[in-house]
Amino acid sequence: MADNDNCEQLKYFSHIMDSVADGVFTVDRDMHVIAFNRAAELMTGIKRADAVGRPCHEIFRTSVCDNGCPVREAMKKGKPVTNREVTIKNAEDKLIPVSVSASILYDDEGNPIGGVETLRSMKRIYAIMDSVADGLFTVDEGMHITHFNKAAEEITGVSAQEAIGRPCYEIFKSEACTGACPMVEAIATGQSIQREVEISDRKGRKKLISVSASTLYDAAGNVMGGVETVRDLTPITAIKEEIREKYSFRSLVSRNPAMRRLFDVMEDIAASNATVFLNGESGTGKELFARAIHDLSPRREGPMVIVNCGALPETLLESEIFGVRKGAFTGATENRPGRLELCNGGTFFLDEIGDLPLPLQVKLLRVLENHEFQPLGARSPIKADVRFITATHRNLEEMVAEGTFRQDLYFRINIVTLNIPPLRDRREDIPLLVDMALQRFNLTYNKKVRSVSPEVLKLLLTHSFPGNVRELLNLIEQSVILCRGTEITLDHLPTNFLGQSHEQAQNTRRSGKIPTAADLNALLSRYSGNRAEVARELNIDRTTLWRWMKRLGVKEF
Ligand SMILES: Nc1ncnc2c1ncn2[C@@H]1O[C@H](COP(=O)(O)OP(=O)(O)OP(=O)(O)O)[C@@H](O)[C@H]1O
Repeated sequence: MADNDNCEQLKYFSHIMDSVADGVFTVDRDMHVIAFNRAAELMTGIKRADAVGRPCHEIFRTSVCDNGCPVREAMKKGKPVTNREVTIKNAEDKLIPVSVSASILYDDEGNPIGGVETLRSMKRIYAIMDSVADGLFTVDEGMHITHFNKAAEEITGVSAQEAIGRPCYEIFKSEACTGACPMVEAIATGQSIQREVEISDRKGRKKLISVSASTLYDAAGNVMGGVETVRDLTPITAIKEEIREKYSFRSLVSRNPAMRRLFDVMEDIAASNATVFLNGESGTGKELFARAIHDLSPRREGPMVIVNCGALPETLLESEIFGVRKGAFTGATENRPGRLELCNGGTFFLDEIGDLPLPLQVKLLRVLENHEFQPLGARSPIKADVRFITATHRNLEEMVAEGTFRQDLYFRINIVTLNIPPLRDRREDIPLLVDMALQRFNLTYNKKVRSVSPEVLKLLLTHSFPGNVRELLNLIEQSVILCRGTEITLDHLPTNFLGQSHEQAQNTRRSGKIPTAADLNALLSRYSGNRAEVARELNIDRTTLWRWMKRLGVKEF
């Protein structure tokens, strides 16, 4: 009777197990399968009769069977293990993601006699993960991959089948894996970590990816691993490159309409042999323009000689430009050719022509008019086969009016004039120049800086840049040197720059004067066009700000 009862009970429990939707199986102390329900059969494709009596690791073949088996862990700790994500293999060797919970089985005396494990299919949630456009993978606490979605397969070129169960560093092969691993940091700090890292895909191609790593917790709040989303930045880098190429002219970059108009006429100007006058603040790229004209001109095979008129005292400058003949003065013991002579057949770039002393202005005028010059102490003139390009940051018209610059020389040099706008009037160039500078200084300093943070960009877009492009490039160079990672943040900017930027806004406010259009534009851009905030910053009401904007022709942001 009792045997019959037991038999009935077993049948009864067997029915219960088979009607449970999760896979359930039990093992003895040696990990041999004792019971195996219908859902476990469906999940694994293994019949109950084939499973019972075999060691469970032969059936499930998971990455944790050897190390990290949930049933063994439950037995060792004396308490259940819940919601552990593992990937089992079915009879056809397909990977099946499941969430596992394991508990201990006791006999009537309370002695452990084995374990029971439930397997809940994660297919649905993993199907959702697979439909995410970004790469996404999960790891257990030992950094073994437990899930690897379709986009992660595409980015790395490694299939989920190969990746699952392997340590993530073997798949991503990034320098970050041995140094600043975002996943390790996320798990250690409990914070979400965003970073750009370079990985090698299956074919060894380097790829820049942006990752975001977070910790995974089980229902009881215990750390069970990590999850990382991965975005391939290669297309963005390619687009950036394309944009830069599109807006490049020789080594000059700009997307500003006024600058683009200059680029458009450069080839014609270069071909003309006409004297060119470059007018623009210091650091706006005058020398680069001069080089571009020379490189595009028929004189490109000849020399390009540069003389900075502000760099030398008058007497030295004169002998430097025109040369000296032996005996011209005491100490002139031999013939020394001037830069003009050395420039024969090339382009002569006179920088800072506004600093040229009046007596030399007369001599230069003669060269421009007669195409010949006389070295100091020479008896006869020499032919000057040079093309002149001059430049200054000064206002030559004002100097002519003051009498410090000769009007006839001004007319002579001012045949073709290129006015180069200051950087504050073409802020749209700032991101482009930043990208160019990052690429340049990464090469110089062997760094991997890819971007500046949004806060830094905002600050750069609102700074007035009195030193123009040169100042911007210096700033990026200093920041790249200080930056160990891939992004320049406020911490990498020199403190004097941070101070200046703050002061700029304060000065506008304190002066009580109507700010310039450039200042208003800068403030509007800093506050993303929020007029109320700009008005607060300037300590004025919104109507006054509106009036100023109208008067200065400042458009809404
Ligand atoms: N549009 C630009 N694109 C790329 N680089 C630029 C651009 N403008 C300027 N630069 C860079 O900025 C720096 C300063 O430029 P450059 O020396 O030509 O300026 P400048 O106007 O001649 O200055 P200065 O009047 O002080 O001699 C250089 O490193 C130059 O390569």
